Amino acid sequence: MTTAKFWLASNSPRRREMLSWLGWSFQSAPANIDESALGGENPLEHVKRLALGKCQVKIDTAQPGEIVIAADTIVVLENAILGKPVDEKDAFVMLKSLGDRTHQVITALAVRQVGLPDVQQETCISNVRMRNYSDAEIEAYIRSGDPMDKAGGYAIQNAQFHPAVNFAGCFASVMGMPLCHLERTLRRLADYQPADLAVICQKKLNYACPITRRVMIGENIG
Ligand SMILES: Cc1cn([C@H]2C[C@H](O)[C@@H](COP(=O)(O)OP(=O)(O)OP(=O)(O)O)O2)c(=O)[nH]c1=O
Repeated sequence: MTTAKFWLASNSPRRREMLSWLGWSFQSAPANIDESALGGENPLEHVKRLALGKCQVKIDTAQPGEIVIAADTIVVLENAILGKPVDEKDAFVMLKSLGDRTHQVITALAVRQVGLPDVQQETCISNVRMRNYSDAEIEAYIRSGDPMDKAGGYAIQNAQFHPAVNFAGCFASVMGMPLCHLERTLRRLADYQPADLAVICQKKLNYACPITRRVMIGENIG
């Protein structure tokens, strides 16, 4: 187990939970930034900029050398960015537009060490095919409250709504924290002791990941 001290620059309960799987010592700090898109920015540029911005938010009590991790997740449908729904009507429109189609989920990661200028970045793009759910199912899912704090208005991990029928990429990335990509990013830091996040991720998700090995050798996948 690594002995480094980590900060998760995030309010996301999913990211907190996923990082807690690793058994590391970490604290969360809010990373409140303006998440609106800039004119002329494509989805990849957008998500990378937001992850970077979250990572650079100052944490008053962080000490030099401590590691700050931030991420941003967006859903992209035909080049349009779907962030979190602003209200239930918006959630309905998003879920309706995603039904019976394939879209991309992009998570950008940003990692820095306090006191050092460099920020390490990674992006992870997955394809998700949604099932052909009915309007009544969308309405029931919205009533559950689950969509409102999720990009695209859904959680792939929601067992009741189970929105996805097909998937290619990194499941953990769609949930907000691609752990193999995190591990390979952390390995670029001088004093990081390698850990086997791939094993932990697969165990926690109960999922035999077909891309782990390729991610860990540095392929631009998932
Ligand atoms: C698509 C999808 C998103 N999500 C979540 C992950 C993220 O928490 C959220 C995307 O919003 P983000 O803006 O990436 O993150 P956040 O606002 O929740 O947290 P913070 O910025 O403080 O780190 O959507 C799922 O949990 N499952 C999914 O299938």
